[in-house]
Amino acid sequence: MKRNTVLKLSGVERHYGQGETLLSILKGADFTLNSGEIVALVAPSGTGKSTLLHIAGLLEHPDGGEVTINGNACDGLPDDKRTTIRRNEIGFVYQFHHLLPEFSAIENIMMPQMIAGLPRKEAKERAGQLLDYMRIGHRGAHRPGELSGGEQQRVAIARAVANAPSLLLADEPTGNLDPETASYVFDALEALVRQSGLAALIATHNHELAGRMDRRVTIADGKVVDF
Ligand SMILES: Nc1ncnc2c1ncn2[C@@H]1O[C@H](COP(=O)(O)OP(=O)(O)OP(=O)(O)O)[C@@H](O)[C@H]1O
Repeated sequence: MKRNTVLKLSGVERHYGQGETLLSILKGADFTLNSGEIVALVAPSGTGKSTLLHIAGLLEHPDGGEVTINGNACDGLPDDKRTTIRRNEIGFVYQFHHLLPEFSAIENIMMPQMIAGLPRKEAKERAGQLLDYMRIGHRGAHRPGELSGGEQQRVAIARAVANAPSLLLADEPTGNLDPETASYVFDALEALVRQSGLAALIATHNHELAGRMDRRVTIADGKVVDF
């Protein structure tokens, strides 16, 4: 499979507060992620993993440097263009699934597709395929509250990739699960990434899962480094 650069961070800076409360979290961070690559972001609490993911996912602006997604330099773009790139190119998975509780699993996966303008029938077909792929095809009619934690996370992963993004950003996607379920959910995530050629950056405290990814990076002194 031909690999291309999906995400590029160049000299990214992020500071919070000022004066005595100034906190420099990212100090010229560089990072490149290619299609088909799964990278673990493993770093101690408070070093800036979520900050980095928010900046990479265009949810926050950096204070300096540049975020490039599929060749588009994003920081000078107006908000509506950033929203379009975020909606079309990026899928997010969080530690807590954030599924809509009043909708069924399949409806949760259909939602982003319908927001993007796909007809209901097609959205439902794709959502069904994704549920099958995540091995929970038989639970599509159930609401999140009726599913186990691992099943909820698999629905959240299916929802994140529903619009066929090129970049998947995950913040502790298995952090809320026991080790066995975490491993099972990661299997499903990995299969999906491998099959679709997505680029994935996954923040995790789980060293066993990190060991299964293609590459491991950490944040040290405000920079992204391999380890
Ligand atoms: N809006 C904010 N104002 C001030 N400080 C902030 C703000 N957001 C984050 N921080 C601080 O920046 C640092 C990095 O936060 P971040 O959430 O990115 O860390 P993390 O590595 O994801 O941590 P964890 O593993 O605990 O989730 C923390 O010390 C946090 O308190």
